[in-house]
Amino acid sequence: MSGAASVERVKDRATGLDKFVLREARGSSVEVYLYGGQVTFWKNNFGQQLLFVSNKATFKPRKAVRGGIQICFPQLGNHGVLEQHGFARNRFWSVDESPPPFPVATSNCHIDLILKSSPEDLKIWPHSYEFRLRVALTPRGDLILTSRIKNISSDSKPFQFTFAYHTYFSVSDISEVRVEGLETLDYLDNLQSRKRFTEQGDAVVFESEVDKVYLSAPPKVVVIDHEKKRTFVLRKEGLPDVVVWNPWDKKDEEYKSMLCVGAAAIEKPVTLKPGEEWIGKQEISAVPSSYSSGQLDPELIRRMHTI
Ligand SMILES: O=P(O)(O)OC[C@H]1O[C@@H](O)[C@H](O)[C@@H](O)[C@@H]1O
Repeated sequence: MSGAASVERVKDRATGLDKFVLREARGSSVEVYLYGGQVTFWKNNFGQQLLFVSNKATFKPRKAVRGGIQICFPQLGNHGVLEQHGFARNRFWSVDESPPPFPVATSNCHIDLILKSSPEDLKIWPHSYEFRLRVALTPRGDLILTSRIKNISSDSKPFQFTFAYHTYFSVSDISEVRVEGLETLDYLDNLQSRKRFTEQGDAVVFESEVDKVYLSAPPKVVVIDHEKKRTFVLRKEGLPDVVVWNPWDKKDEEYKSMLCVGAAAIEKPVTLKPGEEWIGKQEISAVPSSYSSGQLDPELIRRMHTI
């Protein structure tokens, strides 16, 4: 561990659940629960929470925690035989004490978690897997989630899954936010029975409920929050699609200060043969921005090129 970075296991007083707190020397921090392998807090160097967690979020197993970054596996949405967004977000994960060598760069300040097929889950999803999740915080406060999923079946059967990092960003006001990087892409509209359309605007903006899956998106997508003068830069690897969801007035008013944008693999489910491993990575940065007349500020341009 470099400098004053630390990783601490604590029992959350309010929820009674075990979580890990990752802290970096310059002040940024992350909280990740064993329940769901779910990141609930991601704070910048000034202690500002960058993720949305609903005021009504219950931390009561087996309900999903509403907010943060949900791990949706082995199914996204309700298109399949499993519960909405799969079961991984409703299970207790364990600490992965001795993970195999890590194939991609992350950061020294990290925690490794693991979820394995339980006898109970094998009844609803009859596939043996190991799901390793590394949650890492970089010295400058970027949050990197890396998932490694391996088929460990002893038979010769492959399995398939869909996946998403269902990431609830905290925003000032959804109507002041735009998402860039998805323009001209095809998307599946969950509000229209998953029909396929092509994005027409020069950015995604929000004037009503949005629930879409953008297909084969570029490796970098940005969420620009004019009012907060903050831009989230999301980079992804191994995850072709991007989920964009805001319920507008279908849920509480508080959801107007939330935008869910997350890297995903949905249109083409991932297939793993026994012994095969899949890797999907999402890296997010929060940078100060001023965005007017199409001009990004120099700091953002610098960060976007160096990330
Ligand atoms: O309430 P949940 O199960 O966490 O899901 C939240 C939303 O997640 C989105 O990905 C779905 O497309 C929405 O339909 C759903 O409402």
